[in-house]
Formats: sequence, C-alpha cells, structure tokens
Amino acid sequence: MGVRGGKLPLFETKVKKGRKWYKLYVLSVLLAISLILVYRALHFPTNGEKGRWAWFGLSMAEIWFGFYWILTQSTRWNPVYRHTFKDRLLMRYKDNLPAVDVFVCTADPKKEPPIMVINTVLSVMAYEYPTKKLSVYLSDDGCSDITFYALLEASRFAEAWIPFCKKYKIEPRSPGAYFKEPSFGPDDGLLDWMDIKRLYEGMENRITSMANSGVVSDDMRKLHRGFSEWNGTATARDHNPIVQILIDGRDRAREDHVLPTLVYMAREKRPNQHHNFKAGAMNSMLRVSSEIRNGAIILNVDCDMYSNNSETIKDALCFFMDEEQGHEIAFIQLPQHYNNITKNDPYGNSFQALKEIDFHALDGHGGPMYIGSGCYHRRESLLGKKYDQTKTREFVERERDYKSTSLALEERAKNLITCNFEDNTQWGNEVGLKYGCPVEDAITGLSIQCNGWKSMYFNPQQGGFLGVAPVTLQHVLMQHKRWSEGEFQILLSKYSPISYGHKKITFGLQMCYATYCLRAVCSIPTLYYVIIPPIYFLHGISLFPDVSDSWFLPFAYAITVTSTYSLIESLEVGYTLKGLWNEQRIWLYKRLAAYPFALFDTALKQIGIAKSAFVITAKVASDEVLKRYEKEIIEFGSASVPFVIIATVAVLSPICLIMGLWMLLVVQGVGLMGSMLAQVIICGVVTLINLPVYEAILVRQDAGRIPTFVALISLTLSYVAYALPLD
Ligand SMILES: O=c1ccn([C@@H]2O[C@H](COP(=O)(O)OP(=O)(O)O[C@H]3O[C@H](CO)[C@@H](O)[C@H](O)[C@H]3O)[C@@H](O)[C@H]2O)c(=O)[nH]1
Ligand SMILES: [Mn+2]
Repeated sequence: MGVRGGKLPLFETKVKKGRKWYKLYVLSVLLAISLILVYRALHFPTNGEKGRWAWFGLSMAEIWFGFYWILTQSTRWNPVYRHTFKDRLLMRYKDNLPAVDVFVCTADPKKEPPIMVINTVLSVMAYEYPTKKLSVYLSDDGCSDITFYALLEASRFAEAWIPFCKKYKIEPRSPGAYFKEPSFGPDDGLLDWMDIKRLYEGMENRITSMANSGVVSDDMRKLHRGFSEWNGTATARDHNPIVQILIDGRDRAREDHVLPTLVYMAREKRPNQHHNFKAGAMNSMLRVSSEIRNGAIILNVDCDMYSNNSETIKDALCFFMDEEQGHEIAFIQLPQHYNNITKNDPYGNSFQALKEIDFHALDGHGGPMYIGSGCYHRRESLLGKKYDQTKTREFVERERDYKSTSLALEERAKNLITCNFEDNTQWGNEVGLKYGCPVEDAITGLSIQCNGWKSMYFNPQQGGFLGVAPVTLQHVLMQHKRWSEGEFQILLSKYSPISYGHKKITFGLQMCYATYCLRAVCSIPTLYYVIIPPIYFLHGISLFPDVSDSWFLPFAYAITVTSTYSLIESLEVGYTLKGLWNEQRIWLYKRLAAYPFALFDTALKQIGIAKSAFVITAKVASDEVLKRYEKEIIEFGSASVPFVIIATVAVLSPICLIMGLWMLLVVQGVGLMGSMLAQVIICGVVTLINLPVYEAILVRQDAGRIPTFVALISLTLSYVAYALPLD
C-alpha cells in the first residue's frame, strides 16, 4: 500500500486473483461458439430440404447469443474490490468535512405510504455525521398533505430519535425497521428504548390512520402554517410550487445542532406540462438545495430505501477526499439491497450476481453505472461540469445566509421549481439529470463518465441501503420492462455508449454498457429458440446434429460448461439451488414477457407515436398477496398479454414433447431419436421450468392463479402454432 503525497490513502483497491482458469474457460467457449456457427454454415439445408428458414433463424439466434455472450464477459473480466479507512478520514479532516445534501423522492402516497417515506427520511437524518453539515430534502411528486403531515411528525420525532441513535449506536436507523427486530433494545438503555418505542408507535398510528382516512383533520392543519398550501385546489397534477423548511439548520435557538435541516418540497405541476418523472424531481432538488445549503456531496435515495448503515457518508468521503484519486471521482454507487427477499427468491429480486460480480467488474473498467438509489454524487459533476485535471478540488463551502428568514428562503426556492423555470435552459440536457429516458439514472451516470469523471462501487459488509422489492410477477415484469427499455434507448440516444462513449470511456466499460443496453434485443432470439425447435420436433424435423455426430460436441460443450460456470459462480455468491433454478425461470420470463414490450414501445417512441412513461413500482400489497409471496408462490392473477405469452410457451412445449415423442416412437422409429435429442432437451427444460405455470392453471384456486381465460387463449395459440405450415 503506497503512501501518497506523504499521506496514507483513504481507500484501497484489491484486484481479483487467479484469473488463469477463467481466461481458459472463455477461450474454450469461444472455440465452441465458433464451431457451432461453422456447423450451421456447412450444413445449411439444400434446396428442397425441410427447415431452411428455421435453420436460418437458428443460425441468426446463435450468432446473436454468441456475440452477446462475448459482451457479457466484460462484466466478469476484471472485478475490483474497495475498502475504506474512515479513521484516517476523521483524523485528517475532522472539522473540514463537506456539507452533504440528501435527496429523497416520493411520488404517490398510495403506492408509497407516508409512514414508509418518513422512515427512510429519519434513517438518513440519523447518519453518523455532523448534523450541522447534513440536510435532507423530500420531493413529493404526489403533492400530498398527508405526506407533508407525516414529515412534520417525523421532524418532531427526530428530536428524540436522533440522540437515541447516536447515544446507543443502533442500526438500522429507520425506526420502523429497528423496532421490527425482535430485541429489547440496548442493554444499558432499556427505559430509553421503551420510551422511544412508544413515541414511534404513537406516531405510526396517527400517520397510518390519517393515510387510511385520506384527509388531514382540521386540528392537525393548525399545527403548521405549511398546510395552507393545500387550502386551494392543489392536486397532484395541478398545483403551485411548495417549499417548506421544517427544520432550519441555521436556527440560532438550536445551537446544539441536534437535528439536520429538513425540507419538504413539491415542484409546480400543471396538467399540460411534462414533468419528467424522477429526473425532474431530482433537478428541482438540485436547485432548491443550492439555495438553502448547497452541499458539495449529494446522496440520492428512493423513498423506500432506508439507510441500513449509518457510516456510509464517511465511506463515500474516503473516496471523494482521497488525495491521490479523489479529485477525479464523480459518484460512489452502493448496492441496493431489499429487506423482503424470501429464501429462494422466486422473482430473482436479489440481483445477487449483479451486486457481487457485475458491478465490481464495471468498477474495474472505470466505473459502475449510477442506478438511482444509494448513490453519492459530487454536486459539480452532476451539474454537468467536465472533469478538469488542472483544477485542484477542494470542497469550498458557501457561507450560510443568516440574513434571510426561512420564509424568504422558501419564496426564493419556490421560484426555482416552477414549471417554466427550465424553459430555454440546459436543465435535463447538459445540466443535471437527463430527461426523456426511462432510466434517467443510467444515462446520467454514463454522460458523467463521458465527461471524464470516474465512478466507484462500494459494497460494504453491512449493506448501505435496504428497499422494498416488488412481490408480484406483474410488477417485476413492469420494472424490467422499464429498465430494459430505458437501457435500449440509451443505445439509440445521443449518449450511446458505443458512439458517444468512444474514447471517452474504456472499451471494457463500453462493452458493459452494451451488455445492459442490448438486453431487450435478446428477447427475439430467445422467443425463437423456445418456440421453433419444439414445433419442428413435433413435425419430426431435426434442426441440430445427431448425438453420434462430432458436431454435437460444441453444442454440448457450450451448454454444459457455461451452465456449470454459472452454477459455481451463483453458489459462491449465495444462491440456493432452488433460488438458482428460480433465477433461470425469471431470466426466461423477462425475455418472453418484459423485453419484447420494451422493444415495441421503443419502436413506437422512435416513430413518435408514444412518449416514455414511468410506472411507479408499488411498495405495498394486500395481506393475501403477501402471504403467497412469503410462501414463494408466483403471483400471476391478471389476464394480461405478458401472461398469455408465458402461458403459451409453457403450454406449447409439453404438447410438442409428448406428440413429438409419440411420432418418434410409434410412427418414425426410435432410430431417429439421436437426431432429435437436442430438441427433446429444449422441450423438456422449458416444460420443467414452467411447472409453476401448470400448477397456476390447473391446480390453484387462489386469486393469483392464471385465469382460465388466459389458459384457453394459450391453448388456441399453441394449436395455431402446430397447424401452421412449415417451410
Ligand atoms: O414521477 C416520478 C416517478 C418516480 N419518482 C420516484 O422515483 C423513485 C423510483 O421509483 P420506483 O417506482 O421505486 O422505481 P424502481 O424501479 O424501484 O427504481 C429504480 O429504477 C429507476 C429508473 O427506472 C430509478 O429512478 C430508481 O432510482 C431505481 O431505484 C421513487 O422514489 C419514486 O417516488 C418520482 O419522484 N417522480
Ligand atoms: Mn423502487
């Protein structure tokens, strides 16, 4: 470990060792892929032979899979691991730590209950960091007086909560999460614990009952002048800008600085004005915070992602303030964990491989993506400044404006979040988060990296943030549709990692971005692969080499070796065997029932028919749905097109399997089995993976089953597929 400029570094980096075997593995699979393509070219059916088009399609699919597999190796190639030294940071910068502004976004009091939102707010207010340097902003795109009321309650509860957290050094600092744990509090603070638990439960009751009733009572309205903002006709889609400083860090009466600054805001909304979703909210917070404190470091969390580790601000600063490398770092992304993952994770929500492998590899190529929640930014890079090597970077603090009253500050801030403020400015384009893309985070992070900055990935032992993962298949698919659509659009946008990123980011990072940006495209070859070979099997037409043929080897090798590799890798990062099997299923469903819609909507957007939308992921569900979720029973339920696709593929493969086998054994003769083995395996695997679908159609009676109507459509479609003439 080197001493930099006479000072010990604030963080260190370790590189994964023993990569010889991995590289050998990659080479061997590359060879197998090439042989498969050679086989396809050499054995193309001659004129008059059956299955020419199918053969052509399969060749295309295999070219794509091969190409995509090569791309994905960038997310395995060179993982790095970071470790911070917070004690050195504190010794060196004790009184010179920068101001930190935390941005929390919420948008819908129904899907994102106020009690959940304020738990997140309280957790970030309680960071182990000088409170006078900490400010928390809640942007409410739902413009809900109930959320405002909840935040007001939180501002009062914080007076007891924050000293309690700091005195007993408890984790996590979301009171809701903390009190959910079966514990009797700190050994030396049982009475304090009981007091504060009572306080919390009182507050929770008041907030949830108000949320259930849907109105803030008149008594409560008298508690704060801020409620007057809702006196008129304010609705979520149509209202004036609101800024309310609930706790003012400049407050002379609060010289003890127990509490950080706390601000509620709702940018102006008008029905005919586009508000750009979360990106618009973030940019509004960038401006309002610049008026109030202008912290040099910004932390962004979604309203369901509470801080689970009160030390991560200091971790992030170890990167930003490192004398040697800190000046070129724009953002520090932490992994997003979820507190509602079940053991075998039927929806693949844990993203374990992404968090434990991919992002470390991205870091090795110069920087992970910005993925929204759980990311620390340097304000100036988020504002669009290019990295300038010649400038020395100090976090200069702006003097606090002690002359203005809070009221005056609020009025000034409101002017920054009117609908027209951004007209004829570079906001949403060169400045702040980018507009027009369903993954505003990824595209913004990419453009920051293209401005010459680096980013880093920090994955601490105790997870930094815990959020709520979706609990129904529909919501999971919707989320993946939004992500894959957004990523695909980055590729088509001005900020494409391929063209725009050329020479601005490393080649490895370009490949990583391409891997994610091209996810949506993988849907087409996958659909092809799970539909065409089974149908051809049913008609007795072979599309793969005979088992006894040596051309069978590259197929067998590629499949078994890559599967074994990911099996080992997955077990290493903590998947259960069943969880891994579930992961394969969800892998398939994303490609069948989420990504195709991403492609379709992107096409509509390209020709100008549709605009991008942002469907907010629900963070609450009914008790019945939750019960099934706990039992890991997949929630289908609605009769939607994605489920029709899933059910059709699921119904088609066993039909093909059974009828095809019957043809083989009875009509054509067992001798042909060898030439059909590959197709038999495809049918078999697709059938096995879909066992929950058959159960959902035939056995289940609960509301999460697949509606009979959907099953009938799938049967009909399967019949059509069977009856269609083949080439
Ligand atoms: O008009 C909007 C829509 C959403 N949000 C907020 O954005 C956050 C993310 O929305 P959510 O529905 O939870 O989406 P997820 O799919 O869980 O979000 C992931 O993916 C998004 C991009 O698709 C990122 O913005 C998020 O930070 C990232 O956590 C939430 O706090 C919302 O309240 C707004 O503030 N305004
Ligand atoms: Mn979310």
